[in-house]
Amino acid sequence: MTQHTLTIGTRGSPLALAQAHMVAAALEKVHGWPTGSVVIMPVKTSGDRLQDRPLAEVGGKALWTKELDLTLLAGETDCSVHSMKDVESERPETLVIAAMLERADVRDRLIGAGSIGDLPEGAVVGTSSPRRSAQVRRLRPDIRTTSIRGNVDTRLAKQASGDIDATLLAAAGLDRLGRREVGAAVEVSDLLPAPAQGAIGIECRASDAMTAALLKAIDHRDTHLAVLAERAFCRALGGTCHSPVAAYAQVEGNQINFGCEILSVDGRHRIAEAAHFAVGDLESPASLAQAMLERAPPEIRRLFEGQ
Ligand SMILES: NCc1[nH]cc(CCC(=O)O)c1CC(=O)O
Repeated sequence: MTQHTLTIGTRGSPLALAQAHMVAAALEKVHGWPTGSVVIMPVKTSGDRLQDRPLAEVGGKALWTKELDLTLLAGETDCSVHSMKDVESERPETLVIAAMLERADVRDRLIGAGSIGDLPEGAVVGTSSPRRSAQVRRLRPDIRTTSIRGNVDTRLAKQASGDIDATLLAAAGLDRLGRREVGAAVEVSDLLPAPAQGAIGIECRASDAMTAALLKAIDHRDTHLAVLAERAFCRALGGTCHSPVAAYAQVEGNQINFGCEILSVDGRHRIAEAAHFAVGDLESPASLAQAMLERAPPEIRRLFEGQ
């Protein structure tokens, strides 16, 4: 009988399963465990069950994490694998993000045209991301955006069938699903990514030092430090990541180069900043967020109030 070493909880979507397999393979490799030592347990989340309803209507918070958290806290799993982008910036104190894999391509890819500038006049872009919608409308005020949901395949099918002219998806997700040839990458100077885009995180119980130590072995330091800075920015905004917010931190030695922006829904208003912090300094991105909110027009500020 196989001696199972660790059980991973994950959402059941094809992307989530692919990510869980990446984590399992990384753990087995670094610890020299036989293949299959790490068991993957899919857990259905509220976000998956409510797939066909707009996110705003089902009340965004903890949509992707609640059931995974409960399973983990109940001891049915040892850790949960998340797309860090989908993990709320406030987490229960009983859990700890023990590791992150090396970040993949942080860019979005456009499906349906070679570039945003190439989209036909008045084109309809399907996206359920307020960030992507606002950013596209800022660059191309003639474009209309419409909400679409569903997993990556569903979204690609909606674009292919002509329901929408184009859509935007994270390069990281497409690549992990083996769709390397799909879409055209948009540079971060045009579409700054969502906080934590492209990063996979592994969370365990704060009380479980043994699992935390096992996970630590696959932690990618620079990714972890960058994502912590982006999450500190997001947390200080009080934004759920269903707000039009972008942040991208790059670690260079002991410094973080940080770019960020907040936008109005229609993209007409935008506050953007570039800053440098010491790695591990989570107060600077938080105060930057506060300063940006203070000088933001009401069209932006009200998106971050009372959340
Ligand atoms: N909200 C869905 C989601 N969460 C993480 C990814 C992609 C993978 C990543 O950013 O690490 C996606 C799909 C997308 O935005 O296209």
